Amino acid sequence: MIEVKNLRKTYRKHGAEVGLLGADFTVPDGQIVGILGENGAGKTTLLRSMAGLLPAKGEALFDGKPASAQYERISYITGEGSYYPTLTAAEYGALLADLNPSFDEVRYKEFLDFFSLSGKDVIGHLSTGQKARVELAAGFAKRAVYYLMDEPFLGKDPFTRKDFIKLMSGTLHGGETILLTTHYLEDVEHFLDRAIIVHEGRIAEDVMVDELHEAGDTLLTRMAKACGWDPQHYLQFGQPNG
Ligand SMILES: Nc1ncnc2c1ncn2[C@@H]1O[C@H](COP(=O)(O)OP(=O)(O)OP(=O)(O)O)[C@@H](O)[C@H]1O
Repeated sequence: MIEVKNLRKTYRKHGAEVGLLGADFTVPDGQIVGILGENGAGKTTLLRSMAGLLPAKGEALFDGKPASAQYERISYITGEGSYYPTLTAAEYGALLADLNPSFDEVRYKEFLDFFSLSGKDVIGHLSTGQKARVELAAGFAKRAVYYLMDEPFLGKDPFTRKDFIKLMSGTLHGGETILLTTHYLEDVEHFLDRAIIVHEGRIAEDVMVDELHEAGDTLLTRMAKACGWDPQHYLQFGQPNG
């Protein structure tokens, strides 16, 4: 179980506080949770704070302990790509296996094959989407209990996104817990169990996706309501204020 208690990481911007202004929620084992929201809402700040990658106030506990006490059980995957551009994909896998006993090199190779990548590919010479595929392969080759994924679909074509969701559904045991941020709402509409919508640094809505569908909403319409999005907003462009 994940317990997030008054988690807070703020930055000063133009005299105001931004970032994550305070989050409280729990996630039972096996749940797949989408962290949704507009650009700058605080989604990455939330995930990075939970993963112990940012010094934050409050607590994020995984089975009672912070991520920093059990990195081998938590996989943090970002769509931003690898920080080791000079390594080949195979060398990167070997490095991760050295660093982490729960890293499964065979599984990593299977994911690389699935994504049509070779172990000989130099990471820095790959396209944006291909680099992100290497990160996904690495993140899922780590046999973790908790997967925190920050926009795992970034730069991926629609076929890869759909394949990856099916692959995730097929390879998980059911006990793993996934939190993922994404703007590709249609792709995850039937994959998520629950949606946590972040707006201006706070949780604006926390809803089971089945309930949202029963109420006649989609992730997009519910997010628009939670964020107060006005479809006519663009009409104000260039208009004098007041
Ligand atoms: N290192 C930093 N220094 C100052 N401000 C920051 C820093 N990191 C994030 N912020 C600010 O915190 C707010 C939340 O950023 P965050 O990256 O969490 O948003 P996000 O919801 O992940 O957005 P996106 O969908 O665009 O990725 C933004 O206003 C951002 O400018």
